[in-house]
Amino acid sequence: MSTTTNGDASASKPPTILQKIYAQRQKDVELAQATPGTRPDELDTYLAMGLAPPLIPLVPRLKRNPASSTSASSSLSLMAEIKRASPSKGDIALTVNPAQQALLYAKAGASVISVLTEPTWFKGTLLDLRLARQAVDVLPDRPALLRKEFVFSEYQIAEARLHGADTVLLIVAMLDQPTLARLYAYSCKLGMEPLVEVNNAAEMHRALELGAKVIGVNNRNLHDFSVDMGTTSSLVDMVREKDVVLCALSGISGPGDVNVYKEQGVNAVLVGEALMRAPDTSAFIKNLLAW
Ligand SMILES: O=P(O)(O)OC[C@@H](O)[C@@H](O)c1c[nH]c2ccccc12
Repeated sequence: MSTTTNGDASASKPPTILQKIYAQRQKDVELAQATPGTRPDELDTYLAMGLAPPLIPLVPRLKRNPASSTSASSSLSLMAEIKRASPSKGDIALTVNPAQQALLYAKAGASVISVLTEPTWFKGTLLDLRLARQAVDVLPDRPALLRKEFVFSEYQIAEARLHGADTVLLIVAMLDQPTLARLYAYSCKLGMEPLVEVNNAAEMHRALELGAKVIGVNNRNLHDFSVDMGTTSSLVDMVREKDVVLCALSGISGPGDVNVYKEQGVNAVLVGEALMRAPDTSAFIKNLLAW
């Protein structure tokens, strides 16, 4: 499996959190692949049998939100995240039920529900993803489901699809360009346009070179956890006039943050912690997006 300039731990420096998670995830995936029942060829067979649940295309769903039908001006869409814990914040909301939370997000108008499936630092599982999907499946215009994960192999993308994801996250900082291109193509082949995550201009170039249609700028640097809300703003000009849905990720806690991005032409915001902690989820969402 390929590592990258950024993802490669050099001998002298201690590994960054991204490198630690990547290393652990490689072991986890190796174990799953060696386990009868979840071997790669078995997942391929399930996919070939058409057993993955039907999916919806990400881009049109992301462009649709409770304000998009009425307002002439551009409106922001919400990607709402299910996140029990995180390496930077520790435990966030251990008792929130993913299926109930997904329903609340969907009914409040989220276009995408992002589910963390990383078990060690984020305390998420593939079952969270599957049950979140099942909870919203009956709704007339359900949100798309995003597998929020540290993806480095086709296997994880196949798993995502079989567990009901409509899209997966690809983190540019974690992957060299050939691997990124290969995983991007595989995800598209399964019908899932990925959310491609960048954190600076060089990574944005790589995402654009790939032809990514949905790009998320993470305001949080995954190597050192520093959060700079201006990160998204600084990259907006690189996608202006382009056929790209631009999303701001991380650190968004109130309508002030959202309004700045709206004025700058950002198309969507991804919110985790603030939503998981909100005492009244739907009231919080209405206030956040001014819906
Ligand atoms: O909880 P926040 O600050 O609203 O952030 C959500 C989301 O952006 C964050 O969870 C995230 C962005 N990119 C990631 C990559 C892996 C894991 C997590 C993430």
